[in-house]
Amino acid sequence: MRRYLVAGNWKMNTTRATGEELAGALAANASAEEAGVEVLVCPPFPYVSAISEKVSGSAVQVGAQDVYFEAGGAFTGEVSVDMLKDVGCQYVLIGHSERRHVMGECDETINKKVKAAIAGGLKVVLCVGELLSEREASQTEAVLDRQMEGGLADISESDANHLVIAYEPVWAIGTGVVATTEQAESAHDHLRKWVAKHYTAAFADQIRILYGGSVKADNAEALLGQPNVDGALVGGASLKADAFIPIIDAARKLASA
Ligand SMILES: O=C[C@H](O)COP(=O)(O)O
Repeated sequence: MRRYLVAGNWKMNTTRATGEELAGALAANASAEEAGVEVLVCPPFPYVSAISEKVSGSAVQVGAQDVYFEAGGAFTGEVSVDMLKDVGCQYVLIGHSERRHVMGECDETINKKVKAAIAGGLKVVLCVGELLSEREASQTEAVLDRQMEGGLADISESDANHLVIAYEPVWAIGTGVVATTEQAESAHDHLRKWVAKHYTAAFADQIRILYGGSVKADNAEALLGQPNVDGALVGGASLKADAFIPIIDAARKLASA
């Protein structure tokens, strides 16, 4: 059985103090490792170190929101895989829609980042998802195929073992317009079939596929209850403990059912 992953992407939010307070509440809530659920927070770069210390000794893991593919050198503004590991990251988000559509990141760059992160020992959450215009033009599956092919080019199955996929329809991110359970399940099923076709059926059965886009306490259980939805990548609702913990609780409930 796949273990749920509930991840909070804080984006460019929190102060050091509010981030530490939030992390402290999550650490208290997830004080011990749980069989069915894994919890992850992805703070802004400047706070990663402080948040790692705050959750140390709890079951909460820490990830970064991006990484650069070079190991070091003259790359102003960028951070390397080793730097992230040095400050306590186990995971990194790569290819988030805001990186793709606001910062203009392309699949080739995303692929380099995925390779560097896995080679350096980080687990990767690769984000994919279509724009509203692409969904309306019935291109959702073609867009997902293109992003998977580009992002995972020349990545072996043993490397892909360190990978989680996050399906995040761009039109659902930060809008309050959540995908229906049918829309989410259909996209996740398509992504799992893509993995089966490009790797193996056994591997496709194991890989976790998260849903992201306006996940809240009141829709989490229905989304996470879909057969191919293995967790959530949560933005806005991950910024307050009393909004995020009920989403973790929904995963706990389903995992123990
Ligand atoms: O990474 C998280 C997603 O972009 C979802 O954000 P949201 O929960 O605020 O819609």
